[in-house]
Amino acid sequence: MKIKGVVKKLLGDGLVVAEGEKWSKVRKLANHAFYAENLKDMVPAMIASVEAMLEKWRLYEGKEIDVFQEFRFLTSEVISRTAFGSSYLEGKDIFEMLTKLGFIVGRNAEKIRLPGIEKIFRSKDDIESDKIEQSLRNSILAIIKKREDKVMTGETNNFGSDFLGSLLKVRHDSVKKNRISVDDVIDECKVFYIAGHETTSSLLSWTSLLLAINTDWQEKARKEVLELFGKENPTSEGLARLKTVTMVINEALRLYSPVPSLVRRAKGKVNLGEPERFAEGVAKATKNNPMAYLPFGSGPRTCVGLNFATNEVKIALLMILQRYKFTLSPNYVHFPLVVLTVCPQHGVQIMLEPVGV
Ligand code: HEM
Repeated sequence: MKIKGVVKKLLGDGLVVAEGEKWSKVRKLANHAFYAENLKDMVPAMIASVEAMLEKWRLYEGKEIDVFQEFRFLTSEVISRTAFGSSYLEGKDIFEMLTKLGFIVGRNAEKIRLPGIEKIFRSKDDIESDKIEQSLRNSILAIIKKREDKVMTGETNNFGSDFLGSLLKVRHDSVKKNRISVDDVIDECKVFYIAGHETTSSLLSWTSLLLAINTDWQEKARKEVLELFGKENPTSEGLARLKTVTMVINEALRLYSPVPSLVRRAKGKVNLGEPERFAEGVAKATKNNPMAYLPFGSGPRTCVGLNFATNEVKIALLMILQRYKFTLSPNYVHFPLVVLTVCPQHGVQIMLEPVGV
């Protein structure tokens, strides 16, 4: 896929846009890093990140909290820990720069420019995005170098089993033709930092909004969570048994799909807000038409983070439901806005009430 301008500065030639052999090489690495056993090993890090978030929520009991900001922070922490072996704080500059680039992409999306005009006339956004791209590159290089240094100095004998580790293993492959360049590694880091948190925080925010409005579904979901886990933390196996929570997530994905660019138009009457449609799974709900419901896309380029994101969303939701009842704050202003994903422009303010009080 050919991309230009600020979008190119944001995504480079990373997995989302790569094609042919390059796509296939990185896709295999990503498939491996975000599936099966590796995914199972990420569950404790996800739980620890949600626990840290909920510890902070204690200060907001009986008060209003903007969960959109909370989930942005949470999902940044989760992708940093699981894919890059670091923390939100270490990647803070990277997230801030990616967010700024995302805004520049958003405000230039509808503008039509003459081809090559940016070589003659540099707009304020061209200049700013160049600067951000350079600083972004330096910050990601620092994270890469830190990991490489550990191997070079003998502190460890491999690059690690997370996504960054797999990229660096290929970067330093003993067979030269198998290697990828440092620019390739940087582009993939950008893609996974963005894709790993923008989408998931959007889904968590919209799901919370829907549950705050539909408190009957919130109760059903809480009942299921308490029956399965009580007040205990979830297990990887237990996540697969969440039926109601999965229905709610599927319905939130249908109503507020974080990735809005796969455009679909309803042909007939559509009933809003009915998680029951997913009671017997997605296949039944779509009458076995796999193209009728595409929140994660379809085919060989389907979202590589599907299971990762679903696990993260389930863990966060169930741990919130175990502890809190919540309703929408009167200060909430409904304004879904497409920046990179569909986000609530003015946040999602909910009122928190501890369960059992
Ligand atoms: C609720 C969360 C998410 C949603 C709704 C979502 C949605 C999507 C969609 C619609 C696509 C395009 C698929 C197609 O063209 O058929 C996609 C691709 C992709 N997603 Fe996600 N995504 C989510 C989370 C994630 C996460 C957490 C990661 C990384 C850990 C991720 C990484 C990617 C990548 C790398 C691609 C490009 C795959 C390729 O072209 O081979 N996504 N995603």
